Amino acid sequence: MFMLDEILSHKVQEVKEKQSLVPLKEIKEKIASARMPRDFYGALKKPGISLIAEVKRKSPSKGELRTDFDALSLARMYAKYGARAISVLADVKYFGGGAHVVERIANDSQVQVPVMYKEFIIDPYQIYEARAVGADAVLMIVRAIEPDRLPEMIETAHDLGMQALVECFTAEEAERAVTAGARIVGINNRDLQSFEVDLARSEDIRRVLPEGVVTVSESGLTCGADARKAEALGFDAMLVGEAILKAQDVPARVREFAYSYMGTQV
Ligand SMILES: O=P(O)(O)OC[C@@H](O)[C@@H](O)c1c[nH]c2ccccc12
Repeated sequence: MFMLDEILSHKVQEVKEKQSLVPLKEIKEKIASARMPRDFYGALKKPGISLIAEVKRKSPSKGELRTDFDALSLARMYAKYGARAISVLADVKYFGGGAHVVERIANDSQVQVPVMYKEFIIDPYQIYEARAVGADAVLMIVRAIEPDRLPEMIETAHDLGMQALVECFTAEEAERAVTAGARIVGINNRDLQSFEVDLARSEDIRRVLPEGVVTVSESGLTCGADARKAEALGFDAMLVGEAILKAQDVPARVREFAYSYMGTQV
């Protein structure tokens, strides 16, 4: 938990600074000219498990993920080889991303799939920021958000025409997410304390979710076999970063995940 705590206390400062530099009113003006949101929910709901491929330069646990990192060319490859959505890290300090990186990818003519703004969201201000740069969805980590603010945060995303991928670590959090109005729930397979990955644990959590909620298996999936396992467990989608980012042959690795649906082309 230590890392998440550190990131969150940094975010409190960061959001305060941003709010004093760029008032919400200005962000809202920018939203008026942002491109129309794309259907993230629909993209994940398609038959077979959907791949959300992640653009992430580094992570606190793994450091830099590839020497020739180029966010835009990776996103283009993801879209071209079958990812149904793209997750882009907006966090600068810990993951080497940025709102401008999301903006470039979300507005690139070669990337026609929905784009998720991956940030540690603690305040509605960040949700407006996401839409202003053209994002179609935002990540919300249940644990990072004050419990009584979660419904309002999810509603803010929906009101802006975006979807929220609401991330949980326990069954209790998953239930809380659904009660708060989540339509898409992500279960993080990586234990935040031990960094261990356990797909079976995520299946236990998935079981508490009602029909109609889109479920996403997040983190630690290494290959097509893991994708099929997640699919067999009933997940609608999976979120994959490292396994793709570390691959020498990115298109082949993307295909391996994206084409896992009974071996057919997506
Ligand atoms: O790189 P991986 O193990 O395939 O995981 C991707 C994604 O699930 C992970 O980056 C992630 C899941 N939830 C997060 C919250 C913040 C930052 C990162 C994450």
